[in-house]
Amino acid sequence: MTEPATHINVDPSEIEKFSQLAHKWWDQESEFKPLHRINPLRLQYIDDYASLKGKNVVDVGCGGGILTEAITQAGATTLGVDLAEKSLKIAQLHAIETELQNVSYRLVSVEDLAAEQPKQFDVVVCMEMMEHVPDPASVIRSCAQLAKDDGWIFFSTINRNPKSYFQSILAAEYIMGLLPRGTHDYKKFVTPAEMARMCRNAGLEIVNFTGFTFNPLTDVYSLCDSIDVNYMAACRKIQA
Ligand SMILES: C[S@@+](CC[C@H](N)C(=O)[O-])C[C@H]1O[C@@H](n2cnc3c(N)ncnc32)[C@H](O)[C@@H]1O
Repeated sequence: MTEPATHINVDPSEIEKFSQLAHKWWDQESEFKPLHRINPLRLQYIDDYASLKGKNVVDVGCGGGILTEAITQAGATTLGVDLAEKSLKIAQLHAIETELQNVSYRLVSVEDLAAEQPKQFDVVVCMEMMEHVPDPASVIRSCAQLAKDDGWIFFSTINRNPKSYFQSILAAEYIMGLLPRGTHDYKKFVTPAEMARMCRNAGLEIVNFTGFTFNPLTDVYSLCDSIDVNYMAACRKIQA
């Protein structure tokens, strides 16, 4: 599993945070419950644009493989990459338990993978990861490099404004306890305008923004037009 890392775009405290929780990745009632709950929504979103069956996909910042497995079950061949070794071990074990073929995992940064395998993937997904790294523009550039010229690239993150501070940090971490305190750093949230600029600079155009909404009364997540808080972007390469 161990590969030499030549990159610097990583915050070791973030990796440690996720490593501490690694044994809980597949516990649907754990700190990862929100990711399990939004998983069918984001899978459908990706599949609607990119038709996953038969595609070669990389899942950047894959964690324990919640989305990686779902993408593979939809018919893709999927590589999950992360820098938290414990999470990758859990992902590999879970794939063995579920007897899932066509999925593999590697401890490698997105920057190093992009240098090694440019334009190799039909679909690149990078969900809930860029708000945990020092340089999200580098992640976006690398994801763009990994995609084939006609490929699809998907990102998700959290907007930065008073509403997102209230919902994602105060409510989720302190009032409702959906996430451990300290999961998110408000300063690292990414506005849609910032994402659009970083995508343009990486040669990507954003085809669609879609938001997530959570109703605490019904405990139901759904997709919505508002991108005030959690949102996804579907991108393509800008053709010369
Ligand atoms: C909130 S989790 C999201 C996991 C998965 N993408 C999902 O949405 O289900 C964030 C993930 O990003 C990973 N991560 C943080 N910094 C990273 C980096 N510099 N390179 C790769 N992965 C990183 C963490 O280890 C963790 O697995």
